[in-house]
Amino acid sequence: MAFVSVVLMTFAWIAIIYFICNFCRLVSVKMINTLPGPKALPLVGSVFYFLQRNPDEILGSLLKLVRDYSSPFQVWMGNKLFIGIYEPDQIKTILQNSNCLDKGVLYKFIEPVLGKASLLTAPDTVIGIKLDSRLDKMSQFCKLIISCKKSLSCRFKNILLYPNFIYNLTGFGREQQKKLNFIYSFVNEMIQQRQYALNKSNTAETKNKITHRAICDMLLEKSHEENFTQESIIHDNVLTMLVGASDTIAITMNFVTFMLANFPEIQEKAYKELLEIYGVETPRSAPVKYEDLQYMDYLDRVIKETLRLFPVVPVVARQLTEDLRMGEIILPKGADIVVALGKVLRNKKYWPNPLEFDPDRFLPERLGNSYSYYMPFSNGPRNCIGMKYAMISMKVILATLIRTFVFKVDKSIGINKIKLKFEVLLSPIEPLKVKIERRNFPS
Ligand code: HEM
Repeated sequence: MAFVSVVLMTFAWIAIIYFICNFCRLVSVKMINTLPGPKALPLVGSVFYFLQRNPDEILGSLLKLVRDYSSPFQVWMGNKLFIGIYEPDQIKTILQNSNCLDKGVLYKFIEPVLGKASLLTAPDTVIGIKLDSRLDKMSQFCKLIISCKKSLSCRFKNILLYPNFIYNLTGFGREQQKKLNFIYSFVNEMIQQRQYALNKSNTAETKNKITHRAICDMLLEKSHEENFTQESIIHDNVLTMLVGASDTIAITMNFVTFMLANFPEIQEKAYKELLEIYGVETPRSAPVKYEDLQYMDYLDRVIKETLRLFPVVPVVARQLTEDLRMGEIILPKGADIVVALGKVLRNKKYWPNPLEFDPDRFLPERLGNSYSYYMPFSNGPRNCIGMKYAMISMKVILATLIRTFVFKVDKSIGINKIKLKFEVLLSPIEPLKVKIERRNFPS
């Protein structure tokens, strides 16, 4: 009997919350009913639009919205209002506005994973720990991060799972919690080890062991200087950096190597540029020096062109903390703005022959005004904090790989044939396979 009352009470509360939220929704609808968008039914909004889709098809549905409706357009998911935009000037209005610094409900879903995989250079830079002895754990860490991200698309489709208190009660929520426990304890373990190494490095005999300062060191130092005891601040920042730095670079590297294999003449040009820098005497395994990077103009353009066609973060989001005027329209406070960065990067208005892989479009004399529409690292005060690090590390990796190996494909394919999916990050639906052969040095 008591159980039945609890269930009834729960339903009653949910109904009341829905009623209040729906009331708020109607108030905002008055402000925004001029925007185009898919048909929205009472209570559920346009949820049916996404219901039939599996995670691989979410990107397709978002692209369809972008094709069908002019920017800005509206999509109601239950009583949650999302506003999609894809015109560069509107994008900058949002991303550069100080009332749009909150990242919104989509980020809240993955916040536990992002720190309210992948490439293994990040732990060294972020925490200062080499992972040779912990590869198993690190690979499990990366797999869990990927699977937590996958669950975001499932949650986005199901409006009943939006409130955390409901989501946490479901099987998905409990499963996610288990994964998070592992992720958190792994990150904490690494931070503690770094703290231990730092403490020891103050003693004379181990002074030389710390070769460089990692981001974690700076956070730990700050925490001692300013006496903040909240370990979670360090933990969250370290986790955000690890997650931000891992898949993004790994996926982009995957696309770049495929583009090099798919366009052998471009690979050859990149190789020739490296030969001019290193000659044939320098061992291919010799570390790439920071000063060398400034001469890798062509490689820089190859990476930029790859990011234009395959922006690993094609969509970012912001929540409005105040009403915002955009031309004639007022976008209401509380709405989540979904910014389709990827759409701008393939728009023929700004990039002639957008589906052609042409690194030289980034030559200064050809670029003209287009660079102001180039935002794979986003824009404004909350753009990607790791942009420079990402470009540097990708050049270092590629400069080593291209000198040592040749990348090949059995049959080249057109860019439009590469089908993509979107699970927080953009990635290919089918694996992009390349053959790797050792390069012969010219005699
Ligand atoms: C190809 C590589 C990368 C790309 C394309 C990329 C792109 C982006 C984009 C588009 C955002 C969203 C910004 C926004 O919401 O407006 C972002 C956020 C972020 N990125 Fe990157 N990123 C890359 C690599 C990295 C690396 C290597 C790091 C760390 C060293 C990093 C750290 C971060 C962090 C911490 C944020 C969150 C910033 C915030 O919330 O204020 N990213 N990145």
